[in-house]
Amino acid sequence: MMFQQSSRSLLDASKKSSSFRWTSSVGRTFSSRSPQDWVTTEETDDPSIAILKMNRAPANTLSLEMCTEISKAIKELESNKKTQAVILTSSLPTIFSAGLDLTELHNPDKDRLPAFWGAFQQLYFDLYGSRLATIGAINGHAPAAGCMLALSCDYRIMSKGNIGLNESKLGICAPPWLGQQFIDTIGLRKAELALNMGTLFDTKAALDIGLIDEIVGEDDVMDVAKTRASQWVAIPAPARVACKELTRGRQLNELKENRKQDVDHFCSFVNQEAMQRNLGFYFEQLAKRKK
Ligand SMILES: CCCCCCCC/C=C\CC(=O)SCCNC(=O)CCNC(=O)[C@H](O)C(C)(C)COP(=O)(O)OP(=O)(O)OC[C@H]1O[C@@H](n2cnc3c(N)ncnc32)[C@H](O)[C@@H]1OP(=O)(O)O
Repeated sequence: MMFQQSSRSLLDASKKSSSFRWTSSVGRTFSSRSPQDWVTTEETDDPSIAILKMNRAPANTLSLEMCTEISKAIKELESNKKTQAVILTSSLPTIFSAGLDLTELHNPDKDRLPAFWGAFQQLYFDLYGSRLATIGAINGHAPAAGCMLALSCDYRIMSKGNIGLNESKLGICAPPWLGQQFIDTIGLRKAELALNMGTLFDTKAALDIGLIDEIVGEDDVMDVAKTRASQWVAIPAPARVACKELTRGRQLNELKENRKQDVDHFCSFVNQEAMQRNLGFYFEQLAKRKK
């Protein structure tokens, strides 16, 4: 039975050793030069609450290395028994995370593609199944896999930007486990409409459909996140962990048992000519939009 020890990850699917370097970074400006800088952790004045920041300019997109770095940071935080909550946020001014790095999907390297999807699955296991209380401090756009990061948190506050699963607009579809996360959060009919239309919701609409839990002012994001984290930490950890098992255990186990099939499905789906055409077209539009 998983989820038994509150000091360990709920679903420790990674057998890799963690060599993550703890970076105490209060007050520092981050560069995005190397993967080690893409994710940083900070202490707060409450030793039970940590902050995990994504610093991969320009858009915090999830490449293989970015997924791995976030996973490593979560594991590192979990390994400290004092830590009971993590606030996940972005150091970029307007983007929480723009989702999967499209350069991983478009004209992919055939050997790297399965490893990339495996790292994304692992990130889902590590965040959605974390023993920590996870507060999403969504301070900018969170489309597609950016929305997955938000959905994987226990509580979501949002200050600005749009959020949702817009994959259909790219000519692709969210994988079943991400789709299920969305359905579990906002309900089948709302999810059905939003998935088909690729809807991205502004903060008000996201709150209305239950995709986020609270709208907060831009300047208040971290204060509110810390307050909510304190409230979650005040619940006895074994109870908190058991509640997570109750609501998330089945989905986590299902993917755990089907990891290989999910990777194979993803790779054959992405490698289809039509998918590549759609992705190429979407990527071009993204670049043109700026001009
Ligand atoms: C088993 C089933 C198989 C199927 C599985 C399929 C997988 C499904 C799961 C997840 C899918 C995804 O996550 S796909 C990614 C979806 N993301 C998006 O559609 C977002 C695209 N980006 C935007 O809309 C905008 O960038 C933004 C609204 C997020 C921000 O706009 P803004 O104007 O502030 O910034 P720019 O557009 O100028 O972006 C800055 C910079 O970043 C590049 N960028 C943005 N997003 C991506 C991305 N996802 N991948 C790669 N690069 C991205 C953008 O091109 C700009 O680059 P330049 O500065 O070089 O021009």
